[in-house]
Amino acid sequence: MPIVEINILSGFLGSGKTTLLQKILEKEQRKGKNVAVVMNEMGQISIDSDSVPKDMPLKELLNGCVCCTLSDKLEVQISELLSQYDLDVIYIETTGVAHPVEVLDTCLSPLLAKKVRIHSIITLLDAVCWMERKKLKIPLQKLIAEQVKHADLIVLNKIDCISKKSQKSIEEELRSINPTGKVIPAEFANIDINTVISLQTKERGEYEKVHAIQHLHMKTYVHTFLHPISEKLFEEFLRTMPDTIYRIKGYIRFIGIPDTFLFQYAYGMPFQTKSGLKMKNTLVFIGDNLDHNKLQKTLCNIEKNSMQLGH
Ligand SMILES: Nc1nc2c(ncn2[C@@H]2O[C@H](COP(=O)(O)OP(=O)(O)OP(=O)(O)O)[C@@H](O)[C@H]2O)c(=O)[nH]1
Repeated sequence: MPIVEINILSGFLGSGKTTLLQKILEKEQRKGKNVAVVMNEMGQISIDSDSVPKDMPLKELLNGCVCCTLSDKLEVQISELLSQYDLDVIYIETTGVAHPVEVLDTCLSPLLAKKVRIHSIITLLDAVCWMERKKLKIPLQKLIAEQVKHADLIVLNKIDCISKKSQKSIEEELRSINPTGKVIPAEFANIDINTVISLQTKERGEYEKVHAIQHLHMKTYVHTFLHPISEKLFEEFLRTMPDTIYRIKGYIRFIGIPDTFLFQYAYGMPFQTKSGLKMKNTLVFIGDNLDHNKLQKTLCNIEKNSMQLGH
């Protein structure tokens, strides 16, 4: 059986992994490669799976992080992909709080080791998050540094949000943490995809198998609105978001607007785009110490007040 390449997409919550994955998948399909994707998401529902072409084999690992609880399942899913499809390459998009080496460990399990080759670990780094990382809890700061340290390629993303001067100094910092990794600055993960495909496979020794950080145990909360809500009340709500909510994503509908929007929020920055899909009005929140009851109450109130406000 031919050896199947595995690429691991790592990077903290909202750093641009799915944005890059979409571009890579397009390119790989154009080249006629047989590609499969494994997506690991923190929430009980998957928002990002729509980014994968419908005809591409996709496995989802929901409601947990590979490095904490889902390692065995990842192994099984890769095995299934290998036995069910004739593949050239598998892309694994990890959750933002996964340690890339722990994902690598799983892929190098005795069951898989002879069938796959780890081609690359690609880490997406949100430039703003990096500059403001001291605001995060210490384990998260360490995790982001680990994601940088173990990467073959670091995509320094979101450089549209920082100055040229900051970009230069971040690039220097990254090189000091990971002297052998390639650093590419990018906006919306726009990089030459050939850089990814042509990365040289590193020999990965036992010494890299470390359990470097304590598990982070991020919490998630999933909320479904039954009706469209007021855009104004929703914007007001976003302005009250605590620093400990790192990521929100999902689908949302507003009163008076027929479209469904794909909604994204990372580090205080909301972003929404029209989605052609008719999805449930569901949002996934990811953060530290999420107060489920408070969030639920606030969001239910927004829905109730939206109906009274009517816009
Ligand atoms: N301003 C700006 N926004 C970006 C850039 N790249 C991605 N984004 C936006 O950042 C948000 C998160 O991007 P994703 O690609 O979903 O990030 P992710 O790492 O897959 O997110 P998780 O899977 O939740 O960890 C989206 O709203 C993107 O459109 C960039 O270079 N600049």
